[in-house]
Amino acid sequence: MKRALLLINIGTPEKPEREAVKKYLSEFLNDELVIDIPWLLRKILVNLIIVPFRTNKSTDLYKRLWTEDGSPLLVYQNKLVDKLNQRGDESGFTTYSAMRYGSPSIKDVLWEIDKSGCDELIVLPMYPQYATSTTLSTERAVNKMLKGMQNINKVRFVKQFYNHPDFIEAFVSKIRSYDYRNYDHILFSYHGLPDRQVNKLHPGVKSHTCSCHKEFPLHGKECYKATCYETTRLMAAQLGVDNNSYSVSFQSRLSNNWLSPFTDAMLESLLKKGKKKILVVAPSFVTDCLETIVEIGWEYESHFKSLGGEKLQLVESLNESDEWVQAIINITN
Ligand SMILES: C=CC1=C(C)c2cc3[nH]c(cc4nc(cc5[nH]c(cc1n2)c(C)c5CCC(=O)O)C(CCC(=O)O)=C4C)c(C)c3C=C
Ligand SMILES: [Fe+2]
Repeated sequence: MKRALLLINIGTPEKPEREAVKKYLSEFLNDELVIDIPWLLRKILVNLIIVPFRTNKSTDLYKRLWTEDGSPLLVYQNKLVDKLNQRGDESGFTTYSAMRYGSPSIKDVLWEIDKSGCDELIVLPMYPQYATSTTLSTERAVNKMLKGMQNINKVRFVKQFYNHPDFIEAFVSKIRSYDYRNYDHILFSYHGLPDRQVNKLHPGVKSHTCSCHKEFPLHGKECYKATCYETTRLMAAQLGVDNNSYSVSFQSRLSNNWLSPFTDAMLESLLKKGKKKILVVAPSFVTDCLETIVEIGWEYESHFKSLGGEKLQLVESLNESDEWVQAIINITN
């Protein structure tokens, strides 16, 4: 039995240049699970409005984000794969990296895994909290590409790990390294989703009126919002911080009909309450990327300071930390 572990994240442009960013955005946003509206409407909205209007702004952001080695999302994931492969004898699998959009593509990497004679595949979408636009989209893409494979005959998907003790502990250990008691407040900022996508998973229960911010609801197992709040409660309990010392918010919205409270509005409201030193944790991202480094670390930070805030510190993500390597081995075994 030869086993492979495939880590799949969202993807990033090949270069921080207009054409490459346009290609990436176009592939990403034309996914029917990402912009989940009728085909014709999606084609018009994505290709005639969102992509043409967003490409320049995104290109500027990617230019600022880019490092000598490339886009952080890809660089960190490659480092993580190297570390996991150093522990291959212990874990019992060879680890590979693919991206849902762009490269390395799921198709190319699956061919490579199949050619190596691997018969068992474990797929780890790099999203702690399940969402149709990320996890399900990844699962469908893998299943589609698996059709022509010769050797892979057993496939296992890790659906989510929002409450896995080793994931929680790996993040908590990062938070601890920031001397969190010296901040006025901890903000847990998650990637947002259209309300519509959250509501679809539990018809009859609206995300705005649900009580998942207080306790895990019965309908919650696949509810992105409920799992974000549960991840937060578990981390807060490990840190020993009380309910008044932290908040939850959602970032990266494309419209106002996305999960709220929004991170920018939350920061303003915290400032009004006299919270001038904020530690921001982003537990929907296991790898630092545009959304953590630029959006939180630079944009929210400068906005917060321009309003009179003293300090906004982003907690570095799990990236290729040893705790995360161990957590992945435990989550997937
Ligand atoms: C928790 C993970 C993520 C969810 C859920 C998610 C949903 C989602 N995202 C968009 C639109 C964009 N996301 C973009 C970047 C981006 N998104 C995630 C993760 C999740 N997205 C990551 C890790 C990244 C960073 C990639 C990188 O290169 O570093 C972008 C591109 C950047 C930009 O222009 O802002 C878009 C666009 C939608 C529409 C969506 C759910 C419907
Ligand atoms: Fe996103």
